[in-house]
Amino acid sequence: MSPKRVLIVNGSYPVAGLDIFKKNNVETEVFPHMDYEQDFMEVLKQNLNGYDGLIWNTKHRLTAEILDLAGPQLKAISAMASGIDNFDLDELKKRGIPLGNTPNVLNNAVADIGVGLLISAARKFKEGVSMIERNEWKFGVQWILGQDIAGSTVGVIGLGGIGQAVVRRLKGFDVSRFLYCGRSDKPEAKLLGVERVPLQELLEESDFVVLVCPLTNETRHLINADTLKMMKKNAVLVNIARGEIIDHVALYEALKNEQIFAAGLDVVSPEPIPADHPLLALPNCYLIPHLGSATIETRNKMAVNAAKNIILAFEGKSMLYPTY
Ligand SMILES: O=C(O)C(=O)CO
Repeated sequence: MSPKRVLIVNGSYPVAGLDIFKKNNVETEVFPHMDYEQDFMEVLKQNLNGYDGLIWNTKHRLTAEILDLAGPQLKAISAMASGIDNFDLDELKKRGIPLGNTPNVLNNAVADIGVGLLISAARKFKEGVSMIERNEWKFGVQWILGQDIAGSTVGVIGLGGIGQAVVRRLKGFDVSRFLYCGRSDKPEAKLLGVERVPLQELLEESDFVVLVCPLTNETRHLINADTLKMMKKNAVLVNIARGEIIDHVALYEALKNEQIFAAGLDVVSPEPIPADHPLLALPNCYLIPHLGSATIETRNKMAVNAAKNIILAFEGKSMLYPTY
């Protein structure tokens, strides 16, 4: 029997993941283009056909068209991410093609970035760095004053694995109250001391609002002009989930008018964000380029688990992390 073949979409893949395929006698091809290139999808569509498995590590949507182009022999797909908002799940279910993802192993790395952004935005790192760069270091007792984490209320929207890891970290910062909202009651909340409240209450009472929920039809633009109005004037908004959860036009207005204190964003819409985007010009918007899971160790683990998802499906078994 000829070996199964897997196309790995988007530029490169950690050796740790490639080794798993090799050990299991699966041939791999790494599609050499990066998904921010203009003609990425066009070229990909011409090179998709004939593979038994796909690692879809790109923000571009995997649609029925892609599945048609890939061909009927396609037996398994894995994301190399926790979020699967870029997949047409209904279409995959209809065709019986299993989709895996790589949750859990990235919880700590993403939560670290969340806490980093929370501190950076609350303590005005961007403004401070820019003052140094402009030779305007003019210390005074009222200069570059931020917000305290100690004694604050932190609201987490989405208390999944990453949300829980954020709370665990912030427990060391003497936060006075943790709130969460989400689709369901989380049994872990009690142990962590996090109270479930409706969204409006969370927004009205939190000094820090951390977005850690998946992007769905319900959460798209969850943070908009109306919900931003519910937030406190001193509130810091952190997004480590998906850019589309925030209406960025409304966020720009809220930050510019100091309706909220600051935002720390690891994710935006679109990605990559154009360098002349108005949000980048705001001193109270601290933005980094989707670095959530970007550590060597975490990416290795994600690559290994995505490879295991595919191999298990080839063996007719349930994936390590099936999404449906
Ligand atoms: O895994 C994901 O979905 C991420 O975006 C990690 O940052």
